[in-house]
Amino acid sequence: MTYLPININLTDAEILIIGGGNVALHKVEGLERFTQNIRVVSPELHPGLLKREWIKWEEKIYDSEDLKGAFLVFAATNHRQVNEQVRNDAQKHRCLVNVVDAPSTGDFISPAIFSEGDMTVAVSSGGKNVHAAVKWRNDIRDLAEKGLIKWIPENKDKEKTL
Ligand SMILES: C[C@@]1(CC(=O)O)c2cc3[nH]c(cc4nc(cc5[nH]c(cc(n2)[C@H]1CCC(=O)O)[C@@](C)(CC(=O)O)[C@@H]5CCC(=O)O)C(CC(=O)O)=C4CCC(=O)O)c(CCC(=O)O)c3CC(=O)O
Ligand SMILES: NC(=O)C1=CN([C@@H]2O[C@H](COP(=O)(O)OP(=O)(O)OC[C@H]3O[C@@H](n4cnc5c(N)ncnc54)[C@H](O)[C@@H]3O)[C@@H](O)[C@H]2O)C=CC1
Repeated sequence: MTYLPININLTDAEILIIGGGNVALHKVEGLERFTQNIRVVSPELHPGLLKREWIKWEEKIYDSEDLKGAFLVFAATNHRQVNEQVRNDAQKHRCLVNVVDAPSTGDFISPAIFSEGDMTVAVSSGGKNVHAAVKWRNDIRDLAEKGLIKWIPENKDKEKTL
């Protein structure tokens, strides 16, 4: 499996998460730095999600109509068959899907991210070793925090630092 890293423009793009448990919370923690246009479809919602009042929560079980208007979809329920159904429906609706219990069956996976100002580093092992990806990200973050990676402050300095 190979994955292409790209930076996606999320203006007007809705993110949909099916399932509102631990993994959904974990996904929101990663996403909220980039967008708060997030809808969750789930009969229950983790307290950590409930306290984020900006989340659009639809208190129900999933059906394929829920995908209308979504750009990226996370199939994050604890039922394999439901996640599989979301994956199949998303392909019909032409939205990109991440399947949390079967990542290689989906369209994308989530990298380990470090951001500072305009700069973002996203590390992936291609789904092979999430712990290694997290370690690389942490090592890069440590270097930045120690000042060992120099961020480019302004355009005028670009030529010198590239
Ligand atoms: C394929 C992928 C999912 C996808 O995107 O589809 C995937 C899969 C799996 N994760 C597992 C476990 C955990 N993952 C985390 C955390 C993160 N996982 C993330 C990404 C990805 N994880 C994708 C591949 C990325 C790549 O390419 O390398 C991060 C980077 C980004 C994000 O999820 O947003 C985020 C870092 C958050 C941060 O620090 O920023 C934690 C810790 C925690 O939850 O706090 C645990 C519990 C560990 C424990 O309990 O020890 C397991 C179980 C097997 C195992 O434990 O080894 C699998 C399944 C498997 O590996 O088969
Ligand atoms: N990709 C990853 O990083 C990881 C994936 N997992 C997998 O993710 C899955 C979910 O785990 P957790 O979030 O911990 O489970 P959880 O039990 O905390 O949450 C599941 C959520 O799905 C909801 N749900 C169940 N049926 C539904 C339906 N038909 N429609 C809509 N929502 C529905 C529940 O109400 C609940 O909110 C598990 O299969 C687990 O193995 C676990 C750890 C890491």
